Amino acid sequence: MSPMSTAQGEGLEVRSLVRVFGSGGTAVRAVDDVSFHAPAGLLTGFVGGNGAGKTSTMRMMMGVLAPSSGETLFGGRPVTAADRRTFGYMPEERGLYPKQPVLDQLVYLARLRGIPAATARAEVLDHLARLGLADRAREHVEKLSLGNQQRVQIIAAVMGSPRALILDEPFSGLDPAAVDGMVDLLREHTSRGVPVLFSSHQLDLVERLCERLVILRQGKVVADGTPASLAARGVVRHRLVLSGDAGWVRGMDGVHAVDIDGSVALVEVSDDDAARRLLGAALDRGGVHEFSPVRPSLTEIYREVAA
Ligand SMILES: Nc1ncnc2c1ncn2[C@@H]1O[C@H](COP(=O)(O)OP(=O)(O)OP(=O)(O)O)[C@@H](O)[C@H]1O
Repeated sequence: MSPMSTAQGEGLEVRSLVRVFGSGGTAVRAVDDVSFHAPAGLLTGFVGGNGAGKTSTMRMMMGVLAPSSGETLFGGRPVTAADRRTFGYMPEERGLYPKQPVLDQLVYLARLRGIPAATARAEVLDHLARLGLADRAREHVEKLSLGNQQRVQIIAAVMGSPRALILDEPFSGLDPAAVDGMVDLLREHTSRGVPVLFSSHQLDLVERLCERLVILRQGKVVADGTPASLAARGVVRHRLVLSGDAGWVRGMDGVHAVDIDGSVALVEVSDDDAARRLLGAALDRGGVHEFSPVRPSLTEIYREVAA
């Protein structure tokens, strides 16, 4: 069954969100009419270059930054302070106390969320064990490596069955094993219907993990959809593998040779007709080992839309 059909939760949505910093001639529209969904039960990646407006958008969704206009909805209704208290949030500025033991700090944060002391302690210990930090529970946060501090931070966000997760760069600085552990944890939350929105600069990771992604550029959404639907928007290229040299492909009408390496050509064709003529010419010249469309990678699409 797809995550959509098992999800019982409620989705997040932002509508026409705007945030202007400063005023007059120096005003910056950091978030400029941003609208998108982070559906219940799905991982949504929030991608964009430095200064694109991701952090500001997430802060407005969490109510820690006031919007100039626009709104955030949860389950189709304007989000309330009470809703937000049930959300897990990993802010850009992190915010752990460096000189407090890990266990005490996480239990304290869980108690602030209304989780009873005994339950909080058991849940924290369970999460610490799962993320390989069981033996670090009594250490001060500042004694941990940055990657381990990041793990503690994610535990702080996911404790107490949050109804939505908004995570600013949760994977930055993590090694691949830590990323996998974190992803497993997030998947447990999506599978009980929670919308998870996370920002990232790591496109390979976003492509691998996300059911949806939203690409922001200079405060505006420039692409929004499933990785496959975004890939379909990109220019489709064809890979042609011949038995002999592929240099002649350069002279074909309606064919742009992106790269030719010996018998392998990567081409863009203007239309189906040009593709048929190319394949016909290739067959006339001898063996064709491969002629297949090449889906652009998310990195290529990202370069196209966010450049
Ligand atoms: N408090 C603030 N006062 C003035 N300008 C701000 C403030 N916060 C953010 N900005 C500006 O708003 C724009 C968007 O910043 P934001 O941090 O939201 O982007 P981001 O996509 O999260 O970037 P990064 O990936 O670098 O963290 C930037 O130009 C930034 O300088």
